[in-house]
Amino acid sequence: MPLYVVTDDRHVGETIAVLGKWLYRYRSELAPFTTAMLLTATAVVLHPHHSGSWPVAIAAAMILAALIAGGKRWLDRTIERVYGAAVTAAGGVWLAAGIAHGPTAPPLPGLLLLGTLAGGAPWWWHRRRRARVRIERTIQAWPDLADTIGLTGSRVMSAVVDLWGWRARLALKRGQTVTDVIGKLPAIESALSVRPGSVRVEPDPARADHCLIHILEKDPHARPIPWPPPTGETVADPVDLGVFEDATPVRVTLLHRHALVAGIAGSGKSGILNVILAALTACPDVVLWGIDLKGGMELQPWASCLDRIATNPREAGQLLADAVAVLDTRATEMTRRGSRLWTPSPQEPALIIVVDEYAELADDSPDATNHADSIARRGRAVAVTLLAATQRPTQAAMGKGAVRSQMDIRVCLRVRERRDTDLILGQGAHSAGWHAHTLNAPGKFLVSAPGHDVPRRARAYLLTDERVRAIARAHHGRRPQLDALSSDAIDHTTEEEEVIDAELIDTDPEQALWTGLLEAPDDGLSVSQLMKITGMGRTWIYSRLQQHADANRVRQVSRGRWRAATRP
Ligand SMILES: Nc1ncnc2c1ncn2[C@@H]1O[C@H](COP(=O)(O)OP(=O)(O)OP(=O)(O)O)[C@@H](O)[C@H]1O
Repeated sequence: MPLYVVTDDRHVGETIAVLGKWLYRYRSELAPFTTAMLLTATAVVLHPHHSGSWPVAIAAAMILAALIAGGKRWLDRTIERVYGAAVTAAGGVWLAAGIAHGPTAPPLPGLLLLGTLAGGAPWWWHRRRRARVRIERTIQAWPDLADTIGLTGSRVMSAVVDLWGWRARLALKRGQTVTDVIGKLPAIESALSVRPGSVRVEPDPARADHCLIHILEKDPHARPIPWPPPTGETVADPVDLGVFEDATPVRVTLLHRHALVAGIAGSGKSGILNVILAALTACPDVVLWGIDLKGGMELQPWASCLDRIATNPREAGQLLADAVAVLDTRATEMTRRGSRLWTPSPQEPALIIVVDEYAELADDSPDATNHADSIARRGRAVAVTLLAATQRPTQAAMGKGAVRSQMDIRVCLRVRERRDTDLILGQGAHSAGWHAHTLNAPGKFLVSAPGHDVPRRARAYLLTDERVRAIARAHHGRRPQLDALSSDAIDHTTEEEEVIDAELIDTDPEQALWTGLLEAPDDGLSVSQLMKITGMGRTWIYSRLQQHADANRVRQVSRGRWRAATRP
């Protein structure tokens, strides 16, 4: 606020009042000069008649400095306590000299000026002080700002400075709700003169006429967040996806739940799938199947940890049909056992089907979407669930509708249009403050899931490609197999597999595998065929193929088809 001193003011009182207000407004910035003036005034008063009292000034200053240095209750940061103690001690020494020799005796005036500037610099620079001052001014100005914004009658009840900016509790006028505040977000940002997209509003769970606003002066998610190794040991443990802006972790439990990850191209869907797969592949009680209609590009790094992978519409249809068969068998078994929920264990693992680009599945394989619908509706209790990622979660793309509405966990990355938020998170999400179109970097997301029902921004952990490969290598030997009941429910027999030469079957699986690879046709053998020849599971086959491939003994002729590198 500029200071106007009107020189032809006939009422001197008015000028003094304006000056007084200005001094009061800038009292924090002027504090170093105020302190210097107080020291000078004290020296002026005491020097003429009490010049021998200087030791008292030194002693008082040292006691005060010691109290500040040890006063963790008032000043929590060491650097602040050191500054307070140093300034107090230096001021005390100057005051003692001023009392003894007079404040104008050289070099005291020069020292005072230098000390004020040197001691003032950290004070003027201090971020928390500046933020506190800004908040005080905002609180004072709030009634006017509220009028401008259209929230007349609201008031700031309390405010605190935090690491990233400041947060305040707002009391609303009767009849106003948090939705009114969310609707005014751009106006609030303009009124507070802050960066667009830097104000967050959250409802107060205890009061409909209160809300919390958070002003982020710095973006806590400006940099990618490295992935911390997961702590979960079973699929029942929550998976950490990333961190919220207040640094708390985003945790979701996938067991008995379907999950949808949606956002535009490049928003970070594969990144989130990687974080989830890195956690799930470490759990010995979940079998993972994958559908990747981008030719296996996205799920390829995890292939050795996936019990099964489908890369074309036909395989995808078969995979989902088999998952429905598993689901039905488990449902019957649970009725027999009299239980309501399939509790996964390494012997009876959960089955999670990861679908990358669900919309492609709906386009290319309408039959497959019928099976997906069935899994979405009935799969939870028997622990056969979907984890689907998509760019386009439209009604048409999400099949008959059951899939999207059955998704209990919805991770919404950046979307292009506001209405896409409603498509992903449900009708009315945008007006309730879920503003996914404002997410401004890959990996930033909003999550709606049990326990996460307010719009809080988060950023996913970032896993590099190298890290993904290392995790897949570390986990692939520990992957479980489906239980006998579930695998019996799957009809493995396909036309392709029937043409296998019976002579290839050998009693030693290692030998059988090698013979099969040596005698494989030019277009190689599929993993399912190798499973049939050896009688071993998919994980075993992948681990042996990996060993052979590392030693350059085998080569992948096309996606999922192998033969020996050199023929006899
Ligand atoms: N959590 C994250 N933190 C920082 N950067 C990220 C994060 N997630 C993704 N990215 C960056 O964004 C880029 C695109 O991410 P990703 O491939 O996951 O997007 P996508 O939504 O799967 O895209 P598409 O739909 O084209 O496959 C990546 O190259 C990566 O560098």
